[in-house]
Amino acid sequence: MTCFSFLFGRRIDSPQQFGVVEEDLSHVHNVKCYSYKELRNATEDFSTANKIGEGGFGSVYKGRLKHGEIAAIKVLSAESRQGVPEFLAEIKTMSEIEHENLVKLYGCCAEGNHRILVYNYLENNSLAQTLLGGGHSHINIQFSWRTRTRICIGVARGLAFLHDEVKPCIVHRDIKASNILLDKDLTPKISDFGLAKLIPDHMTHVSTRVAGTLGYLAPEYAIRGQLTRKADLYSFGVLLVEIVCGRNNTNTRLPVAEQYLLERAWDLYERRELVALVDTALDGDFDAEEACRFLKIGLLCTQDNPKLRPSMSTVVRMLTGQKDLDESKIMKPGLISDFMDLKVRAPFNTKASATTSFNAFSGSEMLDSSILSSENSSTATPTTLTGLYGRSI
Ligand SMILES: Nc1ncnc2c1ncn2[C@@H]1O[C@H](COP(=O)(O)OP(=O)(O)OP(=O)(O)O)[C@@H](O)[C@H]1O
Repeated sequence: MTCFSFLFGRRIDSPQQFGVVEEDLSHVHNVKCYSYKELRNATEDFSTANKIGEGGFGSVYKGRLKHGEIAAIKVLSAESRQGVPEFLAEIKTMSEIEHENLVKLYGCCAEGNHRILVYNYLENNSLAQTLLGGGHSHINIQFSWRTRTRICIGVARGLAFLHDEVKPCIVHRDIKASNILLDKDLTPKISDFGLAKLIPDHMTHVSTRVAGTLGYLAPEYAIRGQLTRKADLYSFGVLLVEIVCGRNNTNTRLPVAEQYLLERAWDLYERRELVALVDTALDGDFDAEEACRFLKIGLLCTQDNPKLRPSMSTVVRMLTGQKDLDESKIMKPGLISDFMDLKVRAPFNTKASATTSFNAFSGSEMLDSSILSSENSSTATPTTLTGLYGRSI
């Protein structure tokens, strides 16, 4: 009996479910199983003082493991949208891959009702809390232009690895600032593989229930549920523009014309004034040609037609200057709001204001199948979406 089947054997009541889980994890050898007691000790009984974050799936604690390693311990909440399938997916995906720009999974705990993932702890938090956090983080990092380019290229390399080197390729599905963590040297690490999907080589796309975060979701994926690597390209493009500009893709406190970063970028690109979008916190201390190139690559990645978006490996070569950017290929970014004038009557979560348009949610608003089910892609029309939003309120 493997370590996993033992642990899962205790938590899964139904023999049928147990069989599935046991079979699912019988091939996973590279991750360690922790007892609940060890993780409770590591986090001083999951004390508030050790809590370092909260996501859609549960709380994250900093803890010291038995042998002294510091870990980030992610406790999935019972009502978490990350159910057993996503939990297993994350373990299986993460146990088989290793890259400098991906967070390392140490192991997991699945005792009783507990579902816990244990990761390498990253000292400098996420891009959402530091660069885009508006000074709310206790960590004060100066993101120089050089640091930003390293972060963009690091994330691009991590994604290129998932897309082009791992077989079958992995689509992350939730690339966003809060899923980019920074280590002590500010090396970026992509985290949160709970939504990752494997796409076999022979398939052009998989139709899937939509999950991800508004503002970063590719239109074809959000609307038709069609998932290809190009959905990650779109999210990466949004993130790239955010890093250069030092602001969130959506900020409803700004004047209307400036609220949506991609719209603003396109507008300035057309007027040949892209440089005006670069973060003013840099005080002009940046390479203007390079910054505009990064923004144009962001626009290239967020085009409406997924086929026109480059591959992640090409993006790495463009970011590093090994490949020229063909400006004639840049078209207006695809925005979900252009597909429909989708109005939400009230927030389905706490932050969006009433009658907010679809792309007006802040970065942390997540979509999942309970809100937007597109499994049967041909029937997922805008009307369906509006209906579902209506119902979820
Ligand atoms: N390995 C880690 N090292 C250090 N901090 C971490 C680590 N993993 C997560 N965190 C912190 O915990 C926060 C919550 O992470 P989590 O992945 O649960 O949710 P999220 O990505 O912020 O949101 P969502 O679940 O809605 O996508 C992160 O933003 C980060 O601040």
